[in-house]
Amino acid sequence: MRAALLQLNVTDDPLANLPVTRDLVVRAASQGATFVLTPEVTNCLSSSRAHQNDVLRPEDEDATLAGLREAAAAHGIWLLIGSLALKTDDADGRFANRSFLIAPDGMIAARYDKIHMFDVAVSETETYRESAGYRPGERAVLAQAGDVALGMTICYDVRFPALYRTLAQAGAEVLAVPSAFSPVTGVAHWESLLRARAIETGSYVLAPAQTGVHSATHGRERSTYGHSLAVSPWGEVLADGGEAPGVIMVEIDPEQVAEARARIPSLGLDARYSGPEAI
Ligand SMILES: O=C(O)CNC(=O)[C@H](CS)NC(=O)CCC(=O)C(=O)O
Repeated sequence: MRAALLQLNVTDDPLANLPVTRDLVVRAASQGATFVLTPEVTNCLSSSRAHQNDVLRPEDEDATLAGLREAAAAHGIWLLIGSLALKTDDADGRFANRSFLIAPDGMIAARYDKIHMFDVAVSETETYRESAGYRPGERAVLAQAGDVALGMTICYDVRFPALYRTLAQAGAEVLAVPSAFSPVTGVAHWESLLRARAIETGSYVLAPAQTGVHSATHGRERSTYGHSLAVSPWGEVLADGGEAPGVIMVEIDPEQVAEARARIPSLGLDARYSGPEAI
């Protein structure tokens, strides 16, 4: 299976972002990709809750979801929409950060709501409180994308290795980590975290990312790290998207998963200890 990772520089205007993203999906399909993956918040990157309230829609009215489902059907591809920011009917008005797997007929095959919220002080001047705007999911999701078993995760989830171990032990061969990583933590941690998840699970890790300075009509401008990454089950970087928006391609071979797990059988062994015993 040939997979394509889209690297995007979305704005806070969903209707302006959609045609740009759709063009890249079409480009990837025309280059032979049968599985295309987009980053976190493919529809809209915004730091203004008021603006999000104006432009975000519930799932059944979201133009990005509708437009990309059409594109998947038109080209007969599997499409992972890394995530969409969506309105929910929650009383507290929080959004969902939801990933969608779209089948080649355009139907929604799976949904995953981001579990771990990015509530972090990256530095003294840069803090995030994702849980103020988004409500966390509570379910890990394993989906079938054609011949490939896919573990669905998002961005900050990558720092919680137990989730990836659970997905791989349940059968995942490819782990998706669509992201909008901060530049500060990106340069320090991004590649190491993704390679570690691949190595310790013997899985492909596919991490399409947002990149660059995201122009915003409301609120503060945000920047993201880029470097969309595809990692083999042995931990090798197969492709790196650099800093520009675009498409990177990678070949997925389930045999490589079996081979990595045969060489290092750590995934099949669970803790043989109790404790820790506090001395
Ligand atoms: O805010 C939105 O609309 C969309 N969500 C994001 O961009 C999220 C939360 S701010 N970003 C991350 O999780 C980055 C994680 C990261 O950078 C790290 O783990 O170091």
